[in-house]
Amino acid sequence: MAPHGPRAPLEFGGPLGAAALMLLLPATMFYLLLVARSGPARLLGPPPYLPGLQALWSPRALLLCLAWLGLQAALYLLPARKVAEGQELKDKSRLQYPINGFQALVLTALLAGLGVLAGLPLAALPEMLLPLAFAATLIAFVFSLLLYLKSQVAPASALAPGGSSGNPIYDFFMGRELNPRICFLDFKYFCELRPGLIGWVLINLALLVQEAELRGSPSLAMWLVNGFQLLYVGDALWHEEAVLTTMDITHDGFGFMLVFGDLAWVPFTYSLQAQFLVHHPQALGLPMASTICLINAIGYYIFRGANSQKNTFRKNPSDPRVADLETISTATGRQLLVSGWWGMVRHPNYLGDLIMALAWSLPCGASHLLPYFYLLYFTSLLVHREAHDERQCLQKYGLAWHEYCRRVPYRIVPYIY
Ligand SMILES: NC(=O)C1=CN([C@@H]2O[C@H](COP(=O)(O)OP(=O)(O)OC[C@H]3O[C@@H](n4cnc5c(N)ncnc54)[C@H](OP(=O)(O)O)[C@@H]3O)[C@@H](O)[C@H]2O)C=CC1
Ligand SMILES: CC(C)CCC[C@@H](C)[C@H]1CC=C2C3=C(CC[C@@]21C)[C@@]1(C)CC[C@H](O)C[C@@H]1CC3
Repeated sequence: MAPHGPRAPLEFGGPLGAAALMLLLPATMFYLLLVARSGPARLLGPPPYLPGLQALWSPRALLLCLAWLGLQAALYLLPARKVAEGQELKDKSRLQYPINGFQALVLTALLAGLGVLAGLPLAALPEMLLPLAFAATLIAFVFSLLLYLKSQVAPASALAPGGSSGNPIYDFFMGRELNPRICFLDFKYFCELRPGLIGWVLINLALLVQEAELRGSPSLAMWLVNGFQLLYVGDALWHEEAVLTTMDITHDGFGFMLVFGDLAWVPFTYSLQAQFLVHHPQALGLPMASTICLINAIGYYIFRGANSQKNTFRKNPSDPRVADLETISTATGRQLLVSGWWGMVRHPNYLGDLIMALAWSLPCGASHLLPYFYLLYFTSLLVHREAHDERQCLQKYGLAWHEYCRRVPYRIVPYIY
């Protein structure tokens, strides 16, 4: 995630930082998987044990991961209700993307349902999380290497601004090519929304079924975590087109960071709360559950309201839903919203997302820090993302961005940050 320009400073401390993160990110994921099922479930402390290769490597897990990717790719290639155009590229062309992510979610749910009816042991999936995560990590390394090799023959106009430093380790990590694809299959767009996000809800569901088998029925806490996260994933796929304007798609290369993030980090660490609940049951009363639902609803209301307001405005500023909002003109011809959600803080969508992250952890109680890992990680991700976006917007909009910052002084949390 680096700003434009040939002399853009390297992110994450350059090649050394990138190399360290390539080890640290998978290590953190395995650590969390081990700790979630251990008795003390301590977020900070030594891992309960170090798994040997036989606990990590399983050809069956590798086959399952490849079959999952194949299934999601097949669903991606099915006829779509709409084909959307991406942002204009350097060579003035626009790529086409199928809008059928929600359809893929529904079809996957139907297939999973049929599988369970036919005797597929869904509750056995959580017992395979470690080898599955290992297989997903291997796939991420190999896939990133293939993407790196492919980028060597890509034209300069197809490269991302931040991933062509010339240092192979850094470029492998950040990704050189902006939109690597084979025909209609756009790898970055596909990976960002399908296998990881849908895999996350499938793992959650498997953990719910496992809990039901262990204790007779799923706990209220497990229902809440599953429901909230399904809503989040369903929302992302329903509003799939909006992802085409995110900086990951329009600006960042597709390298190890995003490949690993999409294929391994999201399904195996975002499901941490459900993993924790299977091994650390929590009693949750109705008043507390209702309060948590309210917090999630507030978070979702802000998140969806802010994202939809900006997307509607960017598509058509004269749309009656946004036409009355106050704006600032910029030298690029684009305008910035300074009222409505975007007049409250400069990243209201992040605020809503963080409130939801809190609601996903609260059902796990206050006895452990582990289920709050997502909230901590996500806060640092969004603070980093926000700073990155500010730099880009300052470059894009110059004085108008200064004016926006003067009018809307807080970044994410009103009166605090
Ligand atoms: N769960 C997860 O792991 C993650 C979730 N997310 C979520 O994904 C969503 C998308 O996030 P992200 O892509 O980071 O960023 P945003 O959707 O916030 O997009 C930022 C862009 O919005 C435009 N913009 C900024 N201010 C204004 C304004 N006042 N008026 C109009 N346009 C404005 C600018 O682009 P321009 O002017 O060029 O249109 C800016 O570059 C968020 O809801 C975020 O919370 C993101 C990352 C990870
Ligand atoms: C491995 C690293 C620590 C960081 C990896 C980051 C990725 C996991 C995230 C980068 C941007 C993302 C977005 C989403 C999921 C997480 C990643 C891939 C969404 C699809 C989540 C749902 C939202 O509605 C849209 C998000 C867009 C960005």
